[in-house]
Amino acid sequence: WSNPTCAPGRHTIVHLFEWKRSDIADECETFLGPYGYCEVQISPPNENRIVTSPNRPWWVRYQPVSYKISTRSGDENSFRNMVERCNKVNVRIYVDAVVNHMTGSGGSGTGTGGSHWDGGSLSYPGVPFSSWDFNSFSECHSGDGNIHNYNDPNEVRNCRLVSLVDLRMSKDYVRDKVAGYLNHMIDIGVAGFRVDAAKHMWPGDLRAVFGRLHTLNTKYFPSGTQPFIFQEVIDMGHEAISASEYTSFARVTNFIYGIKLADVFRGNNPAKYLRNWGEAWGMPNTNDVVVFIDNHDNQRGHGGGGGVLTHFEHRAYKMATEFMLAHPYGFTRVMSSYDWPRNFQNGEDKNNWYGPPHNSDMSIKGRSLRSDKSCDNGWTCEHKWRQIYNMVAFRNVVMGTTINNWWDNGNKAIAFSRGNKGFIVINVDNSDVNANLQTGLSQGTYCDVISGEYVNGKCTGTEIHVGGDGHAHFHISHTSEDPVVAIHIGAKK
Ligand SMILES: O=C(/C=C/c1ccc(O)c(O)c1)N[C@@H](Cc1ccc(O)cc1)C(=O)NCCCOc1c(-c2ccc(O)c(O)c2)oc2cc(O)cc(O)c2c1=O
Ligand SMILES: [Ca+2]
Repeated sequence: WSNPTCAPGRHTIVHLFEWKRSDIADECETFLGPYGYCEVQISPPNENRIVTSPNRPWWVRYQPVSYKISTRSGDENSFRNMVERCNKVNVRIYVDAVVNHMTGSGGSGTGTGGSHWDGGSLSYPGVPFSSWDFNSFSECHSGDGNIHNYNDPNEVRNCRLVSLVDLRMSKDYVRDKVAGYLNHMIDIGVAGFRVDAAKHMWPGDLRAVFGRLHTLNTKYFPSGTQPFIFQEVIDMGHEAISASEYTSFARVTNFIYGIKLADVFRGNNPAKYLRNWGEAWGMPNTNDVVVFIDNHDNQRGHGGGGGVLTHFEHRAYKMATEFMLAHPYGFTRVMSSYDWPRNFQNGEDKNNWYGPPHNSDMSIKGRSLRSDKSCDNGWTCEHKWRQIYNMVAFRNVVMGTTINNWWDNGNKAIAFSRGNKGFIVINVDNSDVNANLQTGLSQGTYCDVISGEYVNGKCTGTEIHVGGDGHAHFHISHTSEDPVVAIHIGAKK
């Protein structure tokens, strides 16, 4: 389950966080297909709890009420339509699967699909799950049933994460219900899953569930294709549970990645140290990880250690994303967010619960599009920033090559080529780069895909002239909004 199920020549995930299914289908056809994205990670499609205080927070999508496909993003019909239209333009769908728990233990009510639930009596008739389908004091010995000690692997798996009622995944019935939910979506045409809160489930239980999964729908995939699975394991290296417990049968999210790159691209740790970026930095094998600069949780300053770069720090964010997409390590994921009015009170953003842009009836606003194709209505759409989508194409062009011709200025300016197919120079320093560098590319005129792009045989941004000896001259001002130059053989005059 570790192999991405991308269509040929595509190598990057975009997380369209909280997007409506109808918008995703349209985005596949008008942007993601044409611009070479591999697939879309979508917000949990299953019925979730409704919380109105605070008003429809984003994290309520991570409190399942049932496995019916019915949320504010759309119902089963719009889900089916999205999967079909995206697959038709070679863009896959990965589902965010929340299967460690149901809702919080206090309270009761009706979910987004109309199912009743009661956390106190552990009653979820929409599945159905009843009290014997949940871990209790026979499995959890923490006293109050919640996780307190993250250094006790039993407690982390068998007790309640922030009071969310914990499914008894050791039980056949529960495994069948979870596998049934995932298989329903595989049969519709879904290509894989992000397993939420995987750290809170035993690897053996997860493996047992994955073993029950169908192969992918032959309407879109070669027969016998296994779903791609990556597991959310927030492992910063200090807890008892490590990502390596999960990588023998599927991929994991790499949370160290974004923290380390934030340090480099804020200028704290000199970029020259990125020369051995990858496993040498204490990270899992490149084939075992999904990598990203930020995610839906840590862009709000908590969960995976906060402190990561986000679209709010756009200059450093673009540089880190450009580096991520140019470097061979890991399977890359680009975050696509919505804006919210951050309100920091002694270090904490009091508005970090904000849900997606919404209308007065609390329905989610469409992303709509401005004349320049950028998103409106409060959607950030980082995946449509020229510097980012052009580097998604760069990654597609250079895939399969290694790093060559590494250069650095002894401090915070670096450059490297990818085989004879691409070359990038990044200036994080507080002085200009003015250098003649070996690009590893054949002679010719290349378009810098950061300052512009290659359109109708012309460069709309800077042109780079590579000589017969592979050298080219680069002048990169340290005060530029985008102090990066990237060229590749797919954007050559
Ligand atoms: O901030 C949040 C939600 C965060 C969150 C949601 C989904 C994720 O995939 C995620 O990584 C984090 N939730 C808010 C509000 C909240 C929600 C439910 C609840 O019962 C209590 C409070 C919050 O303040 N949460 C406490 C800190 C974040 O603690 C959470 C973690 C989490 C954080 C760090 C870790 O190292 C770790 O192993 C787990 O994972 C979740 C997974 C979920 O599926 C649902 C959750 O509520 C949570 C979750 O609360
Ligand atoms: Ca658990």
